[in-house]
Amino acid sequence: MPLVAGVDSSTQATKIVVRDAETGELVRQARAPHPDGTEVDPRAWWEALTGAASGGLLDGVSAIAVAGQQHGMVALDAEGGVVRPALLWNDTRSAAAAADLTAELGGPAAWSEAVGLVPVPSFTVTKLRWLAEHEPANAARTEGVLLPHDWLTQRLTGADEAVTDRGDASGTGYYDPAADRYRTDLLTLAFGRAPRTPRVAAPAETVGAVRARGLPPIDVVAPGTGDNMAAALGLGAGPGDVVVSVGTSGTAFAVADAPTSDATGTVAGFADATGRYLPLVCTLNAARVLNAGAAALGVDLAAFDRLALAAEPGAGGLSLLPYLDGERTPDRPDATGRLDGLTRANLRPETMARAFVEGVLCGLADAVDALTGNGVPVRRVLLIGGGARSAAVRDIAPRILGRPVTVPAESEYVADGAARQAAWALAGTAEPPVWRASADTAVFEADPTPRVRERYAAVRDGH
Ligand SMILES: Nc1ncnc2c1ncn2[C@@H]1O[C@H](COP(=O)(O)OP(=O)(O)O)[C@@H](O)[C@H]1O
Ligand SMILES: O=C(CO)[C@@H](O)[C@H](O)COP(=O)(O)O
Repeated sequence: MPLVAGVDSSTQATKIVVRDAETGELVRQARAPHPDGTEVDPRAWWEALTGAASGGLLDGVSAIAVAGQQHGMVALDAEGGVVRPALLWNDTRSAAAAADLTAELGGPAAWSEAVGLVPVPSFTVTKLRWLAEHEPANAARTEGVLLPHDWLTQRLTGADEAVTDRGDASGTGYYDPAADRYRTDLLTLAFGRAPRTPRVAAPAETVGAVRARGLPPIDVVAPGTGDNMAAALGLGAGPGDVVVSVGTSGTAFAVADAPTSDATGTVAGFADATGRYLPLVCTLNAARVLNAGAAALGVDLAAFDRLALAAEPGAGGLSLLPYLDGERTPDRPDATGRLDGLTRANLRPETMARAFVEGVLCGLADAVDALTGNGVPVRRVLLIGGGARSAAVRDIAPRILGRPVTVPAESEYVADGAARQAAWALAGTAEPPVWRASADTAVFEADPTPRVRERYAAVRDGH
């Protein structure tokens, strides 16, 4: 029974699963938290990974892969040392750089045609421009640039050559997933010169072996990928499946056979981890809005759920625009949240909690609409991420999304996808191994509440 490990190094934590390579059965798992903040020293992710792996978690493992939060800028000097803390996907300081870069290439359509996305502060390319403009001494020392999962993979293997995969590379803004090549011209446009970029490995290539101090030797390291790409692989998402993830970010995405190019910038035309594509919409405000709502009401998440479920659909007329951390979709990096429609009658914990849940889900319903507007078919909506554990999110999601919502068995799907990629590399087969899906899937259905979305849209659009 060979074992494989999958690592999810996402925004708030590292999670590791160890699974049977042939059946996919979960053998053991562990997690360790990351520091808070939108810039983080990558060494904290390594400490979290090795911390979670301590106590023999990886003993007997034959293959491993790392999936990571997308887009983060890890700038490296000539010796491979970290130049400054990594700027994460949810850091909005490069908003002006994003606007400048968009204009310099000739507008949003020029970018979406070139690399399948339009610059917003999340994307690595805008962070490099920010670095060049605001920290010239650090920029001058920057010889290479990696994404979080690339950096962790290189630490695992200790190899001189850094590698990435097509999925994560497609979120940089200087990789064209349709042509499968770096756009060094865009890297130069952003940074004034082109720092070294990692080699793009094939989906199930063995890129090295683990020989890092403090970890057991593991003979096969797979290329890894971005966290959303890994979730798609972990779920085995197929045609017609739209995945909605309520994690630190809110995302809606689907696996597609052809690249997408949305000149509005709403849908990012990423690549997936298997050689296909992953059109994706991402919001900055998801599970942590629920955390903030619960904290403001002085209750834990379970009590917050009970409050939200005790209120009527529509929260007595309250609407939350959940832009607590600025927003990426729509592109409003400096936005703040808004609670609209307050009356003496609805100023109650129950309606407030419900408005928070409905507000987050309205942002995700807009994301699903953007996908369908770009030709993505929806036969099934799969709800995952930490927020999918919320009873209120599960109950209210079908009302706001206007469709039944499937909640797969609780699992760390990003880490699962990384583990499945590791098993694929280990097997050396043309396709990833087929793992048995858990039967614990639940389908949530309810009458849609379009009025809630109409009121949300009015607040979102300032009417
Ligand atoms: N029952 C729940 N209700 C609401 N939010 C939850 C619940 N359980 C976990 N979360 C939240 O989910 C988030 C973590 O989700 P996850 O998908 O693991 O995020 P990430 O991958 O970005 O680190 C945290 O903000 C956590 O508080
Ligand atoms: O920026 C994106 C997608 O484009 C985010 O989805 C990040 O990849 C972070 O993911 P989580 O930590 O929320 O899983």
